[in-house]
Formats: sequence, structure tokens, C-alpha cells
Amino acid sequence: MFGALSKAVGSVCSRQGQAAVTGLGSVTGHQVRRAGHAENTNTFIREALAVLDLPPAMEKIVITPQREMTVELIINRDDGKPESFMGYRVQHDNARGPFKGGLRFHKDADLDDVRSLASLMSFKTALLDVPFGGAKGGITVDTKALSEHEIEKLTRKFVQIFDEYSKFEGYSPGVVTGKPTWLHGSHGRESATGRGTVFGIKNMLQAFGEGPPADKTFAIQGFGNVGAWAGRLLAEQGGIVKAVSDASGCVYDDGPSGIDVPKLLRHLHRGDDLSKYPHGQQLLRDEIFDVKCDVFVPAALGGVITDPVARKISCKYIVEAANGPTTPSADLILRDRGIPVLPDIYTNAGGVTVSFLEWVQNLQNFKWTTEQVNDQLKTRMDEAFQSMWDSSQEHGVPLRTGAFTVSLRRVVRATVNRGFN
Ligand SMILES: NC(=O)C1=CN([C@@H]2O[C@H](COP(=O)(O)OP(=O)(O)OC[C@H]3O[C@@H](n4cnc5c(N)ncnc54)[C@H](OP(=O)(O)O)[C@@H]3O)[C@@H](O)[C@H]2O)C=CC1
Ligand SMILES: O=C(O)CCC(=O)C(=O)O
Repeated sequence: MFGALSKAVGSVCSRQGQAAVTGLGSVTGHQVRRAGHAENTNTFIREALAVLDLPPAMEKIVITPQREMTVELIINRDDGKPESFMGYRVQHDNARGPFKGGLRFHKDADLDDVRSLASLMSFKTALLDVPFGGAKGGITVDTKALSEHEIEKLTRKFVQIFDEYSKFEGYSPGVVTGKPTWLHGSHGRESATGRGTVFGIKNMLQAFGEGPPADKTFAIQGFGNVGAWAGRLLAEQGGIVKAVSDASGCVYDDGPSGIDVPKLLRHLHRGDDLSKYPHGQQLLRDEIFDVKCDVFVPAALGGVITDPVARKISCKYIVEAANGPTTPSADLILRDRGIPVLPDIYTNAGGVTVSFLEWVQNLQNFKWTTEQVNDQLKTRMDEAFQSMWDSSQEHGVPLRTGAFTVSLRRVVRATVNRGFN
């Protein structure tokens, strides 16, 4: 589906001779983030700003998105009837490089949601030291109600509109990343976010003196691209995946080796529901929060770790593979309970990092091997972990605040050096 689309947008980039990246081809779905997403993100940013003691004016500069757009997208459905959808594009910050971020399709996507996700992108790229800024697109749509052809039409319409806009407003149209490997895509992009999550888990466990993931127990909420890759890699390394959930339900296996992840993946790849998986025990979807484990990995939705969940969750660590899964008040409860949280802007940054590596390969007109990509990803995840950890230790703050302090320093320095202030 994205082959032709990538080509279309890529040609816009070369016509203008720019190296800007919008990442419109990076599509992730199923994001349900409840009220006040942008404010939740801003609460975390403000906490880090207070640690850094920056001039008060800087708060407004780093929090305010540079540009926001809302558009109506009209397509003809497969039955020939027109239907309209709302689309959003938020460009949060480009002090460190061109705007970059995926496009989210979800029935609950709205401007506030996209605003928060765009801001997370700016701080994620800064933490990984990837030379991009932050942006995000979103379309309010239930993708399960559309055919693949209709989704493609909607995506093309969205891209087209922002392409037209860019011609007049100087907004840099970008190279699409997440392209198929046979069309200038990078090896390792599909697995990148889950793989990055596992590098993050290893770094975190080591830093807390827990040793490797082998024999640790995991519960993974969401078993799509990110959750399934993380689960597969953890199982390969001897991790015990006790529970996984998706929108249809939750599978739980308390046996000594937990869920047989490859077997579960084969079941899902046959098109069968997770809730129909015959091995292990079936729980209600949200009972995953009750599963006792070493590491809980939210890899589905934003805003799922609320106060009641934070009070009852029975794990030693939380690793945020999803964007914005923990609300600020739940985060405070977890701190009180002594449950460290590996923050989203670090944990799931493997995706944008390999998108960056894809862009680098496209510039070089040269394809790296999967091993080369994965090695680079590891190096970058390790370096970012160290910066986040060091800052958190230096200031005596949680890892999330440590991560934001590193990112903020980089964003603010670029802003000041480029004279945006
Ligand atoms: N893909 C990437 O490269 C990146 C993804 N992320 C973030 O990671 C998260 C997951 O993304 P991705 O894996 O790509 O998305 P997918 O759409 O591939 O997978 C989402 C998964 O979450 C499940 N899900 C939906 N609702 C619930 C629920 N209420 N309880 C449990 N599971 C649920 C879905 O189930 P079902 O299939 O049944 O609907 C599906 O298994 C998102 O927050 C995304 O923003 C962040 C950075 C990069
Ligand atoms: O691959 C990309 O550039 C986008 C990744 C993304 O959207 C995210 O990290 O939330």
C-alpha cells in the first residue's frame, strides 16, 4: 500500500531539493488517549523545566507547537458514496531538524491527541540525538470499518493536502519513512520499535542490578507491531511472557515457561483472534493489569495507566512502549509505590531511530544489512539510556524527568543557537 505513496511523496522532496522528513508513511493505529493528552505531556515537560531552572519564557517556547492544521478529507467509499473525515497535522518543533512523526488513524484521534504526540516526537528525537524535530498527523477514522483501498485513498488525500499547502507556505514536504524494503525502505524498521523496547528493558534491568531479561516475567498489553516484536524477542532471550492482551482479550499462562510466543503468533497470523487462543487461560482484556510480573509493558494505547490502575498494578517495573500510557497523577502513585517507569520517549524511540537510519540510507543510495541497522539501533538506545540515567541520578529525579531534561537541554540549545528565541 505505501509503495506508491512513498514514491509520490519522495518525488516532492527531490523536486524541492530538501532533506526534510515528515514521516507521513509511518502508520500506527489504535491510539485511545483520554482527555487532556497535551496537558499530560506538558505536565511532564514542566517538571523537567523546573529541574533545569530555565528562563520562564522558555516554557512557552518549548511547549507551544509551531503550527497546527485541521482539514476535512473527503473520499469516495468503495460503494461510490462520499464520506468526510477530519485530519490533523501538528508541527511541534524543528529547532534540531526537520519535522518528523507518524500518522495516526483512530476513531478517537483529535487535535489534542495529535498535539501531545507531536510534542513527544520532538523530545524523543532529541533524546536519541536523531537530527529531526517533532510532528504528528492524525485522522479521525475507525480503520476497521474501511477497506484497505479506502484507507489508502484517505492517506493519499491527507498527504496531497499537506503537499499543496507546503508549496505556498514553505512547509517542508518530506521523505516518507517506513517504506517497504523493496522500495527504498530499511531492513529492521518493522521490528525496530519492539527491538528498541527490548534494548531498553535490558539497559533498565542492568542499571537496577536485576541482570538480563532471562527468567524475568513480562505482561504485554497490545500485541500489534510493537507488542508482538517485543514479546517475540523477550521470549527468544529466555524471558517468560506470562500474559498478552489485545482489543479482543487477554491470554495468561502461569506455567514455568509462560506463553509460547511463536505458537501464539502463528495462531494470530492465521487470522484467528487472540481471545480464541486455545492454550493458557483466557482472561478479560483489562485483567492484564492484575497479572503479577516483573515488567509490565503497555504497548497499545495512551492514557491506560490511570490512578486506579497505578494503585493496583502488580509489577516491579513499567516499560512504556506505547505513547503516553501513564497519566501524570498515576505516575505520582507509581513513584510513591517505588515502581520505576521507563518512559515512552526513550522506550519506543527505536521506531523513529530506524526511520532516521532509513533516511540516511536513502541519502547514501545504499542499503545496510539488518545486522548493521540493528547494531546502530542498539548503540543509540544504549547511549540515550546512559544520558537519561545520568541526568536522573544527577538531579535525583525519575527516569522520565531525566529523559526530558536531556531532551530539553538539546532542544533549548538548538533554539537559542539558531536564534529562534
Ligand atoms: N509502530 C511503531 O513503530 C511505533 C508505535 N508506537 C506506539 O506503540 C503503540 C502500539 O503501536 P503499534 O504496535 O504500532 O500498533 P498496532 O495497531 O500494530 O497494535 C496495537 C495493539 O493494541 C491492541 N489494543 C487496542 N486496544 C486495546 C486494549 N484496550 N487493550 C489491549 N490491547 C489493545 C490492538 O488489538 P487489536 O489488533 O485487537 O485491535 C493491537 O494488538 C501505540 O501507542 C503507538 O503510538 C510508538 C512509536 C513507534
Ligand atoms: O518512524 C517514525 O518516524 C515515526 C515514529 C512515531 O510516530 C513515534 O515514535 O511515535
